[in-house]
Amino acid sequence: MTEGLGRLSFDAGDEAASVPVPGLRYIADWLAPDACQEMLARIETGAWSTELRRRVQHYGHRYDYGRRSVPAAPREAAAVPPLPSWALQQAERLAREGVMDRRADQVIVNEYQPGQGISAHVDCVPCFGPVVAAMSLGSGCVMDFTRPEEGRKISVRLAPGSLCVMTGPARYDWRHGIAARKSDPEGGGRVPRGRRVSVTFRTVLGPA
Ligand SMILES: O=C(O)CCC(=O)C(=O)O
Ligand SMILES: [Fe+2]
Repeated sequence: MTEGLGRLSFDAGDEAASVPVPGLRYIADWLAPDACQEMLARIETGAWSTELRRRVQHYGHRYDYGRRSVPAAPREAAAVPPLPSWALQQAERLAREGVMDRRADQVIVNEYQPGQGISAHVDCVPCFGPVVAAMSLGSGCVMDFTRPEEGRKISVRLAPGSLCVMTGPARYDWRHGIAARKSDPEGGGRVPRGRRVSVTFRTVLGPA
């Protein structure tokens, strides 16, 4: 398994390629290409929500983007399907291989068409546990880790089939986001983006 701490692409002003984001773990070949294809096919059979500009699927618990919370109300909880078998298998593997501290019980699938992104954020601290793991399917992209208070930015290329694990400072102190653009800088040139689907695994904290 190939691991690195963030192989990086840069704009002017970004940090050197060898600078890792503390607490970030990158596993390049978590999923083989055929496993990516199979997971994408299974995701296609799920119901997409269009509440955001990008399409999403929520499993296990709904995350309320407006309130930044995981609603505990049983009626709202019931509106969210449980983890499908493909997600449960991955949640089990993540725990078994020691990537996550326990089996994830909340999964969000995000779809990004070229030009779509996600603004810089820290995943809800009171809602979710200490490890957030994200698989990339379809196209790759560049994720930016930023610490605006220190003027720092580290850009990490996420390849299809890879797993990006945020713990410690990468989870709590750095923001992560994906610029809304149609191509990413790479080695002096640009790499066009295709449709990317990410699957993020979390553990829900508290009474939810
Ligand atoms: O698309 C990704 O890899 C990350 C998505 C994300 O940051 C989130 O859902 O909180
Ligand atoms: Fe996030």
